[in-house]
Amino acid sequence: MGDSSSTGKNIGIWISDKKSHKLNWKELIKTCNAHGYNIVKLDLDIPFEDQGRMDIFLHKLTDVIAAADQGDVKASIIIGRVEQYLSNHPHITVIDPLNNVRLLLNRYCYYTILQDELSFQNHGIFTPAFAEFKTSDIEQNVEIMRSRGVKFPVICKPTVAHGSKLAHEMVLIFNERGLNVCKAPCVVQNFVNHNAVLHKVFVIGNKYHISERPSLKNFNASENLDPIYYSTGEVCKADSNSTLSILDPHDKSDIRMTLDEDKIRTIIRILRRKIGLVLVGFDVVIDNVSGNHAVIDINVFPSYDSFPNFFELLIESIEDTVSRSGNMDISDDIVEDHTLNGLVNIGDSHASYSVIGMNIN
Ligand SMILES: Nc1ncnc2c1ncn2[C@@H]1O[C@H](COP(=O)(O)OP(=O)(O)OP(=O)(O)O)[C@@H](O)[C@H]1O
Ligand SMILES: O=P(O)(O)O[C@H]1[C@H](O)[C@H](O)[C@H](OP(=O)(O)O)[C@@H](OP(=O)(O)O)[C@@H]1O
Ligand SMILES: [Mg+2]
Repeated sequence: MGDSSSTGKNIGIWISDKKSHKLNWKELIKTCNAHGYNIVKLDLDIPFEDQGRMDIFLHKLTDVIAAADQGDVKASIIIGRVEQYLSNHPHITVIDPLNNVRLLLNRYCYYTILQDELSFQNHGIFTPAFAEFKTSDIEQNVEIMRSRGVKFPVICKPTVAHGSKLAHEMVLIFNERGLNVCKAPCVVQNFVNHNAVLHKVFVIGNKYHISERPSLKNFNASENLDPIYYSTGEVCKADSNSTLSILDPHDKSDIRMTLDEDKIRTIIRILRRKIGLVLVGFDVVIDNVSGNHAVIDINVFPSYDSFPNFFELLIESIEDTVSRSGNMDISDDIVEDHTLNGLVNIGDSHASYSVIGMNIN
């Protein structure tokens, strides 16, 4: 590892090839060097001990952890080695700790965390009712849905939330007849009509940024409709142009619903306390009847698509995390002590994609 000028600190990074190809490494290295940090791209096949000293470990190991948890031997060995290395080097600041990341690898697990947050109700926030199918026994699954208050239409999502393309293959199901397409283990979740607008909230430490994305049009339960398959990437990326996002004519007169940023800040505070990740994103849709905000997904180290000044803020959050280490619990105190500061309205040149940047401090 080379020396860096002022802090002399090394940031070891491991992310997947997929993520690496999207990352502007030149910009990242330039920003890190400007702040006195040296970047080291880590190789998981070589012991970390042989790759030089590390002060900060920045990673997105979701795919490898998920594979390890599903019994992949090579992945288990890699994760075992990483965990051993980190336990042998407790001075290293890890962004983010593997056990916190694990909370988001399983949809049933993180939806349960959200559902158990009773204070959401008082703030007009909810996570739609959901249930897990562990088998393909339809009668049993109908009963599981009934007991958990899950009603058609539902979205069927793989229980494993990260780790492969399959994790993003969804099915919209309108009736009991459609349940035969569910591939266990999966969760089914009430579909919330939201006029095809998705709000993606990207969080770095105490900063966040919201961008609008296209989403699914409104649907109702129906005995006649067959399941609709889609992958998240086809429908909900910034440049997606799916017919599933085109509202029906009778929906078009609906008033556009506005995002309530107080609700977003409430969600961020709760996620900090319960999940405790520095690099996290979550997705919100607004119920077009009640105006309540539904949290429908949480992602580890997301794309940060269109996040202004991302690399500078990343360094800032790394420094913030380092200075807190020793007191790494993301406790209520830390969260509640942050009073909400004024906002920076970054504005937007696109008509349909508003971009807002804000601070929570
Ligand atoms: N409960 C819901 N009600 C309405 N629409 C939903 C619901 N859950 C998911 N969707 C739609 O399906 C899309 C994919 O769902 P979800 O975000 O859970 O999948 P994902 O593959 O984990 O997404 P990401 O790529 O953001 O991680 C959402 O962006 C939204 O358009
Ligand atoms: O633009 P977003 O944040 O929607 O896209 C994310 C997506 O939500 C998932 O977090 C992907 O992670 P994996 O499921 O682990 O593949 C991200 O992929 P990545 O290659 O950036 O890690 C998408 O960017
Ligand atoms: Mg997701």
